[in-house]
Order: sequence, then structure tokens, then C-alpha cells
Amino acid sequence: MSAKLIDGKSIADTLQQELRSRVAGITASGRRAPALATLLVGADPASHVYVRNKRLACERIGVRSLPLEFGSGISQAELLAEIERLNNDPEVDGILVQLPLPAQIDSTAIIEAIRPDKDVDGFHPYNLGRLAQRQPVLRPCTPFGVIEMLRRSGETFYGRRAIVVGASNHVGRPMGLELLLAGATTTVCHRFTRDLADEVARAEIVIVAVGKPGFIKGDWIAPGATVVDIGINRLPDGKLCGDVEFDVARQRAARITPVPGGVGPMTVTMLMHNTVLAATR
Ligand SMILES: Nc1nc(=O)c2c([nH]1)NC[C@@H]1CN(c3ccc(C(=O)N[C@@H](CCC(=O)O)C(=O)O)cc3)C=[N+]21
Ligand SMILES: [Mg+2]
Repeated sequence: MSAKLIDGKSIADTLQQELRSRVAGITASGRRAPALATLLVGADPASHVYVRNKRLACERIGVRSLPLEFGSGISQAELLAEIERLNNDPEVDGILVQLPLPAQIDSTAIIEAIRPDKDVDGFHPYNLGRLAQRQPVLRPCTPFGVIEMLRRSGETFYGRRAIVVGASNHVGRPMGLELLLAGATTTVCHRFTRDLADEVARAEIVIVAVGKPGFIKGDWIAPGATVVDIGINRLPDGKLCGDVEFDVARQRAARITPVPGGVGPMTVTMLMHNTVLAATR
């Protein structure tokens, strides 16, 4: 068997067209366009690539982009003052502070300073709590994007055995909450999990967010499973790869996402979705 590729890029393009029409509807009715402030601190090259992708998506969809950039030496108090200004600016609907932040800044304090109704990353404890209690408002973009991508490619969740490998605050944990909300029997694995290979082998839906190239061996995958690779690792030759041993996994899986062109474009798209939602609620 050779798995069918789940084309996240093309699903993201379709969703972006839909969002573009919605934004056109908003502006045609005389209201201002939704507006997203993106705050980038320092010179991390990967962060620059990701934030650039987000700003380009704003342009494509007709969202007003407020690009803000700060030196790596900015203090916590200065960054908090910037967030306070944006919290109180009625022309700003969404605030995104790109992570990671430099060591002198406490990212938890920054995330908690963002008004929950402008928290388009869905990282504020209010928004994570809403998701945990099955009343989601602004949902973390990557897990939300995975669910949307799978739904649009025909996947069902009700009663199915799903596994998440990786339990980070921003990806693995909310991914588990999304799968529960969708009705899957959900297992979240992490660095203390014993017999990871056996856990993976039981799953009909395997979602991986670890950040280690080739960490999930292809022969762990159950025949016919759906595999979603959230990892983005840059190899010494400059190429991107995921966390799953792709060439072997694709011989066993029924469907699998590529890296790049899988989850990444969906993350950016759900950020746009959240920005339009924040502007219209
Ligand atoms: N506050 C915050 N919110 C985030 O949502 C956030 C963050 N910080 N920090 C870093 C991670 C990572 N992330 C990605 C976004 C787009 C791609 C993306 O567009 N990926 C392309 C390839 C990009 C490339 O060429 O490097 C793809 O997979 O096809 C990937 C990763 C958002 N994150
Ligand atoms: Mg996000």
C-alpha cells in the first residue's frame, strides 16, 4: 500500500479563498477590514519565515496587517506596554506575539497579558479553558488546523482511536482536547510514556508533534492509519522534514501529511480564521 497524501496546502488555499470572500463581505457592508498585529522580537530566522508567511496571508485575504518588530534586547515591561496599547486599540482585532521569546522575557506573562478576545493564537488560559470545557472560542491554530484539514479530507473522529505524540502547551495538549471534542478516544503520549511503539500501533489516527526528525518509525504505524506530522525540522542540507519516518510510514498508512505542505499552511490559515472571528464576534 502507498498512502494518499493529505494536501494541507491545497485545503489551506481553499479555506483562504473562503475567508477572502467573507472579508470582502465585511468591507462591502462599510465596516473596516479585520486587523491583525504581529509582534516579532529578535532575529531568529525561522520566526522571521513564519511571521512573513502570516503577514503574506493577511494580504491575500484582505486582513489589515500591523507588522511590529522589536530588538532582541526589549524588556518585559516594554513588551507588556506594547500589548496594553494594542489591547486598548479599537482598530486592532487580533494580537499575535511570535514565540519563542528571548530569555529575559517570561512568555507566560506575555500570553496572559493579551486580552482573551484578541488572543488569535488561542494560547491564553481563558481560551484553553473554553476548549477544555467544550465551549471553544479562539482555538490554538495548529490543532484547529489539523482537525479542519482532516474533516475536509473526509476523516471521521467519533469513537475512533487517536494518539497524539507530544504534550506541549501550544500543540500536543490542545491537540488532545480537540480530538476529545471531536469524539475520538484519545491518548496523549510524552517523554515518560512506556512502549511508545505499541501505543502508536493501536491508533487509527496518529498525530505527531515532537520536534525530532524521524522520531516515529514507519513500521510502528498500523496498516490503514491516518498519519499527521506536525514536526518541522530543518536538516543540515537545508531541507525540511517532519517527525515521522515518512518513506516507510507511507507504505503502511492509508493517508499521510507531507512536510512541508501539510500542517504548516493550515496553521497560518486558522490564524486568519481566528482574526476574522475576533473581528466579528
Ligand atoms: N505565537 C506563535 N504562534 C504560532 O502559531 C507559532 C509560533 N508562535 N511560533 C512558531 C510556531 C511554528 N508555526 C508555523 C507557522 C507556519 C509554518 C509554515 O508555513 N510551514 C510551511 C513551510 C515554511 C518554511 O518554508 O519554513 C509548511 O510546512 O509547508 C510552520 C510553522 C507557527 N508557530
Ligand atoms: Mg498559532
